[in-house]
Amino acid sequence: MNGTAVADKFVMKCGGSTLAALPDAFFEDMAALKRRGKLPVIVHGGGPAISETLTKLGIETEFVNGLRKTNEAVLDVVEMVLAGQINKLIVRRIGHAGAQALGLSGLDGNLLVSEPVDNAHEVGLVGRVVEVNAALVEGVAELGYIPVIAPVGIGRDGMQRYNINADTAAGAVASQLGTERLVVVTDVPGIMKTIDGEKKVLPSVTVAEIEAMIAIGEIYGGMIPKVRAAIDCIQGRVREVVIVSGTEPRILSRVLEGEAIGTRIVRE
Ligand SMILES: Nc1ncnc2c1ncn2[C@@H]1O[C@H](COP(=O)(O)OP(=O)(O)O)[C@@H](O)[C@H]1O
Ligand SMILES: CC(=O)N[C@@H](CCC(=O)OP(=O)(O)O)C(=O)O
Repeated sequence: MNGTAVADKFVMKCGGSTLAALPDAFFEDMAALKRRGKLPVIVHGGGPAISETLTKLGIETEFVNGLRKTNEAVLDVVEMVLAGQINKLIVRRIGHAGAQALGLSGLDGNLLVSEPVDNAHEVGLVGRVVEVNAALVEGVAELGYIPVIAPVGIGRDGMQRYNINADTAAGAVASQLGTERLVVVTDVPGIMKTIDGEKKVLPSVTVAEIEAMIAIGEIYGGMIPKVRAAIDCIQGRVREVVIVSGTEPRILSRVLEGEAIGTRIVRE
């Protein structure tokens, strides 16, 4: 046990798009934050690694609006890659940076209780989170460990697994823990929009602007579950969702210090 007092928590979603590019300094910044009493609860993705392994195994993969079509064979790979390979890599990288982490998947301790998404007829065994075992996350945090969560959900029957998009899972964890902030770390510096022929990062966006950008295809693919999760979260206790690039120096500290970086999605 590390004996750390309960820290000021925030949820951080770390996308598979950026994991390999994250420098040691990113995790050192995280460890420094934790020493200063700010504790990240991490939910991670790993979409590209899942796709790579599926391809190696000759299993076809397809996305519908940013969600992977999932059957039991795909779930075996999702669980192996997310809860095994990626989760443990993040735990090691945090340990190497001088903090301690504890890896969990959504199945462990009924952490992410899930139900099929509304369009399950299109995407198969993809879930939405209906309950988060917040007490388990709090307990891990109280012991002084950074919780690192792989987004595999468990049905109410305690048996059926669901593939949960990592942005959706992070939004649910932030909402149900009641954290003020969700930081989404990805491979782009924020939500981009073409203005006068030039691609620019939007410093902030409203729900109405997001809907308009989706409608005209300016927000597409993997950005869709991010903004949808953000919209869901800010209806509740989460005050803001910030989308940032993981390769910016000291990005987590800068976001927590309130620097205007990336894109903020806030209540209107
Ligand atoms: N308006 C937009 N601004 C920035 N990126 C966008 C936008 N619309 C779609 N994207 C895409 O979303 C991607 C990030 O989502 P994704 O690849 O799923 O990342 P992650 O693994 O971090 O969740 C970007 O690399 C970009 O291709
Ligand atoms: C349902 C669904 O699409 N699940 C995702 C889970 C991983 C994920 O979301 O990873 P990123 O954050 O890197 O995109 C998948 O199978 O790829």
